[in-house]
Amino acid sequence: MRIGMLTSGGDAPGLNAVIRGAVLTGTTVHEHEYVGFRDGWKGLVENDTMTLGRHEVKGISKQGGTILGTSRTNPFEGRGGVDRINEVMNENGLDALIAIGGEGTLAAAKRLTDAGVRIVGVPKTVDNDLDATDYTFGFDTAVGIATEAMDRLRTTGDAHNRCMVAEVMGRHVGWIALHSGMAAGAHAILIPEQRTSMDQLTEWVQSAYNRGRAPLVVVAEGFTLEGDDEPHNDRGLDAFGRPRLGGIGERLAPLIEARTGIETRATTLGHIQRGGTPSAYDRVLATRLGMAAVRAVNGHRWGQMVALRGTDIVFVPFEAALGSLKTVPQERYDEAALLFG
Ligand SMILES: Nc1ncnc2c1ncn2[C@@H]1O[C@H](COP(=O)(O)OP(=O)(O)OP(=O)(O)O)[C@@H](O)[C@H]1O
Ligand SMILES: O=P(O)(O)OC[C@H]1O[C@](O)(CO)[C@@H](O)[C@@H]1O
Ligand SMILES: [Mg+2]
Repeated sequence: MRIGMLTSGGDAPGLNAVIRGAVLTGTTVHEHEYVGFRDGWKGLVENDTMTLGRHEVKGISKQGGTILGTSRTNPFEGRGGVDRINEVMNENGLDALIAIGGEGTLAAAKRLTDAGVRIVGVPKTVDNDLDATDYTFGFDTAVGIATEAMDRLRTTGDAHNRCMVAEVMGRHVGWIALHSGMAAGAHAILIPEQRTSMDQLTEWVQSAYNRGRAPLVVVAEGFTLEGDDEPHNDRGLDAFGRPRLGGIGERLAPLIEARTGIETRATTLGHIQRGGTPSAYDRVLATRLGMAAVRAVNGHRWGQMVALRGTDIVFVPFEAALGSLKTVPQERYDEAALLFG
């Protein structure tokens, strides 16, 4: 079999381990051949390919980013569409495609599969917001990076008796904030799922300060302050027309300072959370997902993606990835909030 592969949407640490896991399994166990498409759906529409053999995937598991490149190109726009994609697949003699991406990528993959293109998917999200899989690669790495950053913020905060605000990723869900905040012993964690008032935040910050601690506030970029209609954004729109989030930490810092009189500083971790070496956990998970994608191709599981359930890798339809977000349950937030302040 000849199989095309692409990575699409925002990158996540572990993408290269997925690619390596699939290519090594496919070429050494099943005599598959692989063709890489550059920059997501763009490469498929423009027939921009790269060789993807054993040599190309050598040692890449530990590399961040994706050797294939990625983009937010819509495969149905411009000169794209089902006919064009079938044409490119035929030109390259491809039997199937492995698409690695988030809900947007998988939504596009579903539309293409419904039109007869043979695709299997691998879910990707550093935010950990896909309900169809317990975890995806990248999340553990992002949490590790954010936790280390907060440990550092706490020592400088302690030195100056300041309140430190750390803003982390999480457009719709607060998993990165919850996990890194719990790991770093934050005095308040603010997530998109929970509207929180300035009164409540002030109380937590003041109470930690009164106990002689330098308060640490963790906020997800998608958090909406009580009284606001939507998450803070003053950075325009991304390529897909969505607000570019970020900046809530900078907004909260002066509000905290004004209400408490405690000198406050904000740090936005931003794309540092997505860059660099994936953790060992993410490398293993990503490798297993890549290997399972090959099993999905061999089983002609078109329109299905691989997913983690407990410790098993299972197959689920694309719809399952598109249905609902995996939000932080109320009880998980309440549990963490017991230790706030
Ligand atoms: N419902 C849809 N139907 C067809 N194409 C879609 C749909 N949703 C998204 N896409 C296309 O897929 C591309 C990738 O989606 P998106 O940018 O949301 O990345 P993603 O895979 O969801 O990853 P991320 O986690 O970074 O959002 C989009 O730029 C868009 O062109
Ligand atoms: O800057 P980019 O690449 O558009 O991605 C930013 C978005 O990607 C994510 O990291 C993952 O979806 C979100 O938390 C964030 O809003
Ligand atoms: Mg998306």
